[in-house]
Amino acid sequence: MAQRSEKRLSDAPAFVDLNDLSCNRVGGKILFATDDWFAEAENLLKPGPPEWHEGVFTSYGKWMDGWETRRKRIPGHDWCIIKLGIAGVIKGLDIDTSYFTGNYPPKASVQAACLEKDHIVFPERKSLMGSEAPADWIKKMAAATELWTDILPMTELRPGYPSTAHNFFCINNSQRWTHLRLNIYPDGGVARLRVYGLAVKDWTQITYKEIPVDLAAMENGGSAVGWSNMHYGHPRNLIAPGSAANMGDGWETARRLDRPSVLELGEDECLKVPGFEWSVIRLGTSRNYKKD
Ligand SMILES: NC(=O)NC(NC(N)=O)C(=O)[O-]
Repeated sequence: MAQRSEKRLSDAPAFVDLNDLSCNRVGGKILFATDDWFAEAENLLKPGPPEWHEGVFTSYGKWMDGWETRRKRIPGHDWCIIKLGIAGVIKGLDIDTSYFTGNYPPKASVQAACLEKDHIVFPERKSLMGSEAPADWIKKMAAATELWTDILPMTELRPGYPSTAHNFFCINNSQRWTHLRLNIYPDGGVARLRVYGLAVKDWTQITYKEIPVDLAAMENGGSAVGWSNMHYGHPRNLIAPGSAANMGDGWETARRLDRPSVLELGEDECLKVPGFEWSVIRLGTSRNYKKD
């Protein structure tokens, strides 16, 4: 969930402060992609902002930080299947086309499903630049996923210039989802897919063994709802699953500009420094779980 160089856009919708349910940091995975010619679909789920490396080419073409398929010469369009790292309700999407200017897909749509374990058998994922999925698997996977619910109907995208790269879409749907299908029409490149929402947990199913349970955890429905400052890192990083890889995965404020030029001790032997930083985390439930 590192955000170090990702500047907050002044016109970003409020939902960007929710949790990204598809990011690889929280366990999001690509299960299938029709084509990974120029760049593999896994890049869609990277936590950091997309990068541009001037003059860097692979054996297939320009190196790109995103998912980029080849110029299509067969019927159909490209799509990929994502397993959310955290199952939940989706409030908004960002289809970020950063740096894809002459090669962004003109249109995209997103479908969603709530799958039980082993509901669909996905082929083993190879994630290989310069590859495409075998035609028989594209057919099988298309049949298994084409009727998933449209949460974003086919919609125009804008190119990956700084002022147009973030394609934000508000999602008005209160269902819990586990999987998404991102369709791009007909082909092209997307830098990141951000899936903003909240985990939905069935608190009536908590077993005695699971207590104590972390009520603030992102995977249990926790979210960051307020903060004094998040210059280097968003406070939602505090409630992300697992351990932080480094300080970029944490909540970090800017140093206060109103701190004294020379620090002094007060009479109480405490340093005389103004103020403090704070963040507010909403818990996933207000229920009380105790081991008696
Ligand atoms: N310069 C390009 O980006 N060309 C092609 N894409 C890559 N990645 O090379 C393309 O047009 O699809």
